[in-house]
Amino acid sequence: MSILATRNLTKRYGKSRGVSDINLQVEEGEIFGFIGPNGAGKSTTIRMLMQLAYPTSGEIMLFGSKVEGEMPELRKRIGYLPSEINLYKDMTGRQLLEWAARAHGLELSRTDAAAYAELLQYDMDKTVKSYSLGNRKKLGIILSLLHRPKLLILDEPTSGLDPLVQHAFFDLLKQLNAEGMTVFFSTHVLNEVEKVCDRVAIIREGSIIRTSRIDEISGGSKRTYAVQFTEPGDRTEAYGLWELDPDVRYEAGVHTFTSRRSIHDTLQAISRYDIRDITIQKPTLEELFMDYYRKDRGDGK
Ligand SMILES: Nc1ncnc2c1ncn2[C@@H]1O[C@H](COP(=O)(O)OP(=O)(O)OP(=O)(O)O)[C@@H](O)[C@H]1O
Repeated sequence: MSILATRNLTKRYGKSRGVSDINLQVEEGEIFGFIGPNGAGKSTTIRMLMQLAYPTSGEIMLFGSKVEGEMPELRKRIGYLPSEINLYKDMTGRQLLEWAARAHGLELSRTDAAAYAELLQYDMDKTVKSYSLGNRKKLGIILSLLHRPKLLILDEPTSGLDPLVQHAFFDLLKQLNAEGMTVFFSTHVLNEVEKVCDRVAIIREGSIIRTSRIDEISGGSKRTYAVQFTEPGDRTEAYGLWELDPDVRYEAGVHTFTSRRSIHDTLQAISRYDIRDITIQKPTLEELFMDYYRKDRGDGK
């Protein structure tokens, strides 16, 4: 069953864009990444999912029910981290967590808050006004998890977190997911998405340009070759390497180029010349996403 789905979800802000015809389908048990550059429309979409903004048109389904008007009983089953969190500045994190736990009918000491705080290296006894962005994020993450929601919706959860904490956070997401939580999160940081997401939707300028399983996003035969020829010096011209890649570079004895031909054909083209050393690299997920953005603008390679 789709735990979260949208049909042609559209939001216009006066004459400006917002988002258009967003179609999402997140299945129960998935970790789903919502990826796009600044201003692409991630927060707008998420705010509509959370009933914090009204769609101009289109539909939202949560837990199989169509969202119409205020539906607090649906929201209770969701954990939500907004992209910007405003918290009472004179309270400590613990006081806020106690208050939020009570709102869910829980005792803070009976939740996993302390374990989450330890994992995220978060000191809940400091007052909120002393917090860095990272600490606000950590508190926001723990607040979103207190009631063990079935569905977790996180808007840019990793901004402000240092790499070690990001790592711990993604481990926590994987653990919660293994225990049955479905996770939908937005980001413009791509490297961790590869490790944690089952599927991603890529949004750009208000529209989804691709939805795909992570392992199906591949550059086909695109590879980057770093070749050291036995003959010294820049051999770009002599060996006609620009035929493989007009942007071929020569630096410190190494020719670097990207070819979309098959590995066999590429090697055949250069193996006429004596090769001292070669490395062949698959494109990173980040490079592939950059390709998608460029392709959409019509200047993809
Ligand atoms: N309240 C608003 N009034 C007018 N335009 C808005 C409003 N909120 C967002 N927009 C516009 O809608 C578009 C999508 O913005 P949104 O904040 O959803 O993007 P985002 O993908 O979350 O970006 P970021 O990564 O920077 O947070 C942008 O063009 C933005 O300027």
